Amino acid sequence: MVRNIVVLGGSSHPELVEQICIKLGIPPGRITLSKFSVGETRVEIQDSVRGKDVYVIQSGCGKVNDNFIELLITISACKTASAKRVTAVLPLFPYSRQPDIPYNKVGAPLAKTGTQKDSYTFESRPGTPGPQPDGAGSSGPPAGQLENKLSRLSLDKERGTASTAPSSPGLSSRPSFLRRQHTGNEIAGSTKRDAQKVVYANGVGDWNQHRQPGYKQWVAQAGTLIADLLTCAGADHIITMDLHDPQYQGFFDIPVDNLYGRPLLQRYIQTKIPDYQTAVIVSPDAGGAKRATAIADALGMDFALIHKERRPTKITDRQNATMMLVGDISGRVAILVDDLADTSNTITRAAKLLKERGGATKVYALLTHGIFSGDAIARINASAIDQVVVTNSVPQNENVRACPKLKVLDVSSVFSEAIRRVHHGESISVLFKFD
Ligand SMILES: O=P(O)(O)OC[C@H]1O[C@@H](O)[C@H](O)[C@@H]1O
Repeated sequence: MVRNIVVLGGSSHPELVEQICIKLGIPPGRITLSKFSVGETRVEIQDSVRGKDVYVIQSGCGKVNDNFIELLITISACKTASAKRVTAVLPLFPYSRQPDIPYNKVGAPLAKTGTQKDSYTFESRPGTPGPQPDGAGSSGPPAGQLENKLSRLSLDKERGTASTAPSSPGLSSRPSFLRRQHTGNEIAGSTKRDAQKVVYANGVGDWNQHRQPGYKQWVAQAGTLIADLLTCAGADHIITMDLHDPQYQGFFDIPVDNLYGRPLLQRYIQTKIPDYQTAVIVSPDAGGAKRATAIADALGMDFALIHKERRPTKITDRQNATMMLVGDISGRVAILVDDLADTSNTITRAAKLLKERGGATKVYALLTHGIFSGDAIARINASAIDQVVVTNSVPQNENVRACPKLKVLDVSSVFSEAIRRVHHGESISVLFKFD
């Protein structure tokens, strides 16, 4: 049993909090998480945290923004209640795919609406549906409605037809030649400029025709903002796992322990994939090559890479960019390795290529974070992938029920051991040794 420690769980992943606490031999701290009718978050900590070492566990999944605010409020509540130290434990770190350089479309699954859930086939190349009003990652008015209203208001005003409604400062302060006309496909809050037309003073044009190269004034710099919010709330330390971009740690001026899911994935390969030495580790894109080669090298396995033939500049390009296989996997088992699957577009397209063009006999996909937003599970079920292996850095119970191909590895031991070691001031480098 670990003493003088309090572990508090947010709303995102109660099962993981429970498992971590069982391994630490302590009950979870008592906390009431609720919402005011307007939607604001209310947090009440019922156990004393005065002088205690507090760990707040919240994964970047589900209603990501709500959960993040809940985490900030909980951290702040602990600090004002005189906690000695507060560590934010984020098994999946939210926003880590939005680096601090102005975000340029690649890397985030921008949502679309109107796709049919069950209409996928092996051949299909489906788009990504919008989040559901009651589902994960969504709340508020239906996608696009608010922006459409604001946009109409702005256009009415420009035409001199706006009446009593107050104007939006955000829209009216923009130069009129940059005001947007929405096509009805947009999702509020996304950066889907490619699909948008821009209303210019003299008519409607394409954004890409007129924008200056490298000029992305509408794109938030989310990287440092998220780091600053955590430290401003009072976090003294961060524990997370497999950051999409390990350099993200540089946005913090507090310690960040970026644990690895790799030992779990490696052990799965060694123990569950028959004759694994004859299989080939495959990275589904160049960005993940380092992660995948590290596993291939450690296990003495061959490596192949899927290369996107041209660098996509639009979201449609990203989903349709020609994929090219570099390496020989003919007649062999292929093991795709990536940090995460969100829409699962990447892994399902890669699996199709590996079987159809590469001649792979079987395709596994091993990922640390199985986010599986929208219709990702339906897509996997209809795909050429034989087995998907993820950790429970985000909840997987529902996904397991819906996807017979899905296997889940438990990360609670890794996080409980990290918490125990940080609490006792011990080195956690042992958790990074796995060769
Ligand atoms: O294709 P989906 O599953 O939406 O996105 C996952 C991919 O997007 C990248 O950021 C990840 O590293 C992964 O390669």
